[in-house]
Amino acid sequence: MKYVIGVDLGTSAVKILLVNQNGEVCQEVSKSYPLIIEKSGYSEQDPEEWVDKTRAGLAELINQFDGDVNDIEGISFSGQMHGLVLLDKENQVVRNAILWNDTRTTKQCQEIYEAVGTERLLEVTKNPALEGFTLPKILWVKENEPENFERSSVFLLPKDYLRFRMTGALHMEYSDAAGTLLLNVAERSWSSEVLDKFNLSADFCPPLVESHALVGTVTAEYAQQTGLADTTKVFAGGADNACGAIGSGILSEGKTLCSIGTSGVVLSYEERNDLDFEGKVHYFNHGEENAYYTMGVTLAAGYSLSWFKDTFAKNEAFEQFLEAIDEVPAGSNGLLFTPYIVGERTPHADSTIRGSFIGADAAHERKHFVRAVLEGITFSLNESIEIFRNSGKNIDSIISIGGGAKNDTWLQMQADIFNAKIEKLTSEQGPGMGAAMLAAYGCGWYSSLKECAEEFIQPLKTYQPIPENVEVYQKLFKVYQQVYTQTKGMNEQLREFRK
Ligand SMILES: Nc1ncnc2c1ncn2[C@@H]1O[C@H](COP(=O)(O)OP(=O)(O)O)[C@@H](O)[C@H]1O
Ligand SMILES: O=C(CO)[C@@H](O)[C@H](O)COP(=O)(O)O
Repeated sequence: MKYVIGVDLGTSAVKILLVNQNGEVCQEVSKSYPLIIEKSGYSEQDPEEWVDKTRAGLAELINQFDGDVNDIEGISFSGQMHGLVLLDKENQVVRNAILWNDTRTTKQCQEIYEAVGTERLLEVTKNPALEGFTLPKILWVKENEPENFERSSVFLLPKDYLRFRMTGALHMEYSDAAGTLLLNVAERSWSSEVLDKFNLSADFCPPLVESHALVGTVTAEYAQQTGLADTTKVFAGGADNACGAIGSGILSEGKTLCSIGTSGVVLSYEERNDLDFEGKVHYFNHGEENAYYTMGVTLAAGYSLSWFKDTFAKNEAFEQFLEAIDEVPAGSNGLLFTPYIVGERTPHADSTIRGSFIGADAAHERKHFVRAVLEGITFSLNESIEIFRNSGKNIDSIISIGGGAKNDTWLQMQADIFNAKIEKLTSEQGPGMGAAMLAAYGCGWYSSLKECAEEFIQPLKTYQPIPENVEVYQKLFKVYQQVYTQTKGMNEQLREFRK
């Protein structure tokens, strides 16, 4: 039996899957790491921590593997998007990585609009300038840490750095490059027009490859540290949302994905690269050749839940923390939460807005607050579904993945709030499975990712919307939608008090 490994470098943890030729997950290892939050709006991680945890995870996986390591033919990656990793001339990391959920760059986004032009930026990159994307972070370092910028000779994205440490070779692939604001998305090349506007040289950007491209083998040193064979082929991989889509079989028009990790995403496959969504949703290259996807993003989806748990019940496991939510009816007895704890992206690109509980009542208990948090996250994702439905898409069935898909009640809640059938797969680890599929396809096991998906992806359970709950949530969603506009001004006034 042959195997491949998929490594998903998430925001909360690295998750490693060993998958056999039948698409069965044979082993799974996860190692978590923290966010470094120096002040409100900042979010960083130490790239060395990603490297250490991945190496330790792979060593653990290989140690438990009772087959022949030479049968592990390939490895590939899925990674949290947009995070800026700067390397100096010797390929040493210059500073901590600035992550996708860091919103310190509102000023730099404005500068991008002024230099490139709002319309032109949309034409070239297909996306607006959002704080989370990579170019604003590069400009922030240039303006605020000129000595670090001077020392930087190339930038990478998180999983590209991880792969570099495994192979010694620098690359980026299209699905992640699309989230930098430096890629001409339709032409699939670095945009010299955008680079020139900010005096960035072409060699500041690494060479571009396809997601399934073979970019090297595991170095002898890395093989020795992990137990992998040094013949193991390394394939480029993809952005976590592109990989989540591959790992859920979102490989043709009409398919929709909901992913609840640290962020939350509603994603739709696109064959074409010339549609106009007016920047309301992100529009990126897929990990499949010449394909695309659109998506709406909730900045703090799983993060709102883990923030709430860590703040009020740090020592409880998620299962225990969520135990009582079934005792609370749909609508949490009138308690409403907005998950804007680090700002928001879709539909309100706003780094200043913050979360609220509205309607707290003396009769509410902890379980009502927990359920309200889940409902608020899901309402936020429903705003993205609404954008897609308003653009003419028919969404009656959604595949749900990510940490959020571990909980049955939350999956039923998704069916009720989205008013669509929800499908759970045998593994909720969509991005890791997508990375493994890129390795399987790269190894030549299949002639296409679609063919691989037919073998690898199995549905496990379906959740149908419950009409009484749909009715409650449709009413409540209208109230939810008012909270943003009604709290925007107050949050602007509160900003000076945030540390
Ligand atoms: N048992 C669970 N039930 C519901 N949600 C969970 C559970 N375990 C973890 N989560 C949520 O999943 C999130 C992590 O999901 P994951 O897909 O691993 O994220 P990432 O890829 O960003 O690291 C956490 O923030 C948490 O809110
Ligand atoms: O910023 C985005 C997408 O634009 C996020 O979706 C990140 O890619 C992080 O993903 P998770 O860690 O939540 O999977």
